[in-house]
Amino acid sequence: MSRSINLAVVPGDGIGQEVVAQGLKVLAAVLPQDVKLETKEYDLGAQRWHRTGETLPDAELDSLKKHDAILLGAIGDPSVPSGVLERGLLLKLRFAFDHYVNLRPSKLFPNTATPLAGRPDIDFVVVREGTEGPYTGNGGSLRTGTPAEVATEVSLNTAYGVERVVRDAYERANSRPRKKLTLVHKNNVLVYAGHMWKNIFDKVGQEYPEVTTDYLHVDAATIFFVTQPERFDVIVTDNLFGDILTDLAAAVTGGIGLAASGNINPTGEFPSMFEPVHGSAPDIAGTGKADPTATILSVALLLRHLGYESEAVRIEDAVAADLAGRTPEAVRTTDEIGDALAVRVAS
Ligand SMILES: NC(=O)c1ccc[n+]([C@@H]2O[C@H](COP(=O)([O-])OP(=O)(O)OC[C@H]3O[C@@H](n4cnc5c(N)ncnc54)[C@H](O)[C@@H]3O)[C@@H](O)[C@H]2O)c1
Ligand SMILES: CC(C)[C@H](C(=O)O)[C@@H](O)C(=O)O
Ligand SMILES: [Mg+2]
Repeated sequence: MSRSINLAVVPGDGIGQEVVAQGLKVLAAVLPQDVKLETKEYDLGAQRWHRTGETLPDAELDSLKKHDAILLGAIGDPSVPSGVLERGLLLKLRFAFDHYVNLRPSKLFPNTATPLAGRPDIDFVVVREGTEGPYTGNGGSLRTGTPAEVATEVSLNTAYGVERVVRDAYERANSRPRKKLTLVHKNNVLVYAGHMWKNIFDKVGQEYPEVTTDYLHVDAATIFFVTQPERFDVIVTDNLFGDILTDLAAAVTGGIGLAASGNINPTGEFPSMFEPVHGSAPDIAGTGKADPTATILSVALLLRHLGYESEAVRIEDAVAADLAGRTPEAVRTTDEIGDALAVRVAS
């Protein structure tokens, strides 16, 4: 039977362009000969906006919908007002394709530098809600720019939206050896949304008697990310807490250049989208300093999602071997890391 992957590629801005090229290189190298890889690149991001004023026109959204998956680099550029591309392109994609599970695994590979003392054993997954919370654009400002300005940014939480992501997190916890799920929220202050999350978490938990559960307020969770990260297995949390916690998780597991993510539409109605956790890094764009590993690990998540488990594992093993051989003195460029990983997955 012939197999194929019809992939949409959105390199986007800054280092997004540089790291996506390496992700595609490794993807081409890891796929067996009988898998036909078709890619279509979408010109979306800052350059397009400057040229046409468009962020994500409907025609492009319709076209993107037809792919098996999307590989995205990064969106956002200092030349564009903050939020225009992040909301008008990146979040628009996540919302339009109902990416309600924003999956962000964190693992401390052997030999990887961590600022934490004692090299704790870190291997957890954050299941970040992806379509609700303060990200929905439910806000506004009055008397903008005046001393009397009032601004709101309301966090939107629906029982439907919370239950489906919590259930996904229980399923993931149940399939992992430790079977532990931690809810992170702030229900000592956010008593409406926070209690709804906790009630749903407890209710769904009754269906998963083998999963051990735990609850942490988000401020305390940041302590344990640093002092006891080994206590975590699967974490479920809202959109904004998950955004912040996963940059912290990246920082303690070797840096943002290693952190992968998948924006998953579990029903399969829409294509899922895979991207590094990091942004367009304008401070290093064009210098060859960007680590493409996060994007390459995102390609592994993409392959796993499409059913190519052994190829995903080959990429993860190649990354582990590459990281094991890294030394602070032997600095490599974005291209060189991509080349090395492409060679490893092919052999
Ligand atoms: N998913 C996305 O597309 C995404 C994610 C985060 C930020 N952004 C956008 O990116 C722009 C820059 O945001 P920021 O500076 O807050 O975050 P950033 O993640 O782009 O950069 C933060 C720091 O991490 C470093 N860094 C990031 N990726 C790296 C890599 N692969 N290798 C080595 N170092 C790396 C950068 O050099 C910078 O010092 C903004 O417009 C922001 O909105 C987009
Ligand atoms: C750029 C921004 C919209 C985005 C987010 O907050 O989700 C980013 O920080 C991320 O983590 O993917
Ligand atoms: Mg973020």
